[in-house]
Amino acid sequence: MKTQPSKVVAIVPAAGIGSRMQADIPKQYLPLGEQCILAHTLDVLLNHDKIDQVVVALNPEDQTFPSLAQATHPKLTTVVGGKERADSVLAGLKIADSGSWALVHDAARPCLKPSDIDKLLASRLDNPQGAILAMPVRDTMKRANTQGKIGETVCRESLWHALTPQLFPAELLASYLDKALQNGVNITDEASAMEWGGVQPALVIGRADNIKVTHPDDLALAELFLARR
Ligand SMILES: Nc1ccn([C@@H]2O[C@H](COP(=O)(O)OP(=O)(O)OP(=O)(O)O)[C@@H](O)[C@H]2O)c(=O)n1
Ligand SMILES: C[C@](O)(CO)[C@H](O)COP(=O)(O)O
Repeated sequence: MKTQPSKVVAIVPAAGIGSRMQADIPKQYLPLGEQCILAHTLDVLLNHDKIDQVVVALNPEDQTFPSLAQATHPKLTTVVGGKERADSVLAGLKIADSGSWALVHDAARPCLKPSDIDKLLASRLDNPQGAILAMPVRDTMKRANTQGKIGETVCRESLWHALTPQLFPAELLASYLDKALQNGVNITDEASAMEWGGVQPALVIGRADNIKVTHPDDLALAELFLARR
């Protein structure tokens, strides 16, 4: 009987360039109140008592990270990220103890609340193969046609927005992620690699304010949500 992973290692993909943000610096270093987006994200993870280690995947060109106060935190390690988000996550997984849980969280989601981390970690008991924070879709969903008009209305009955953190046994996730990437599978979140491996991760309802800062107008929203800590 395989023993359950014990340690929790947070893996933070932070090697992106934030092209959709149209800023002159990578979006994870854009200011949000008193500190940058990445600093806020790291604070939530580093200060959580059930997270044993934080591994940050950085862009090889990144010369900003060492200036962050969080850079010297004893729980924190860095790795060099990869071409895509999934490659960066895999780089982080490679240094995580195989007997640990990998809690993968986007650097670009600074509004994560500790209570959502608690909820996700609590799901381990009933879901030994992992779970993700997610939010049921609230709006009517449309699929556009090639003319940019409404092609069809998509049934929203069981549609969810996948959020992060996403929590999986590190060894299993590393194995499926590595194989999926080698097979050219389009992996945009950790759950899609696990699903490719035949796993059906659980869905844990997460907060709507756990937004991913992607476009310029997300910044004001993130500031508002951070102020509501
Ligand atoms: N090669 C990459 C690409 C993305 N990320 C990280 O994955 C997270 C989610 O990705 P996204 O929001 O798409 O960030 P970017 O790729 O930077 O944005 P864009 O797609 O607009 O360039 C971000 O924290 C980003 O830094 C990463 O670690 N390595
Ligand atoms: C992982 C994720 O945040 C789940 O919604 C999302 O897939 C990241 O997508 P991105 O295009 O890499 O930002």
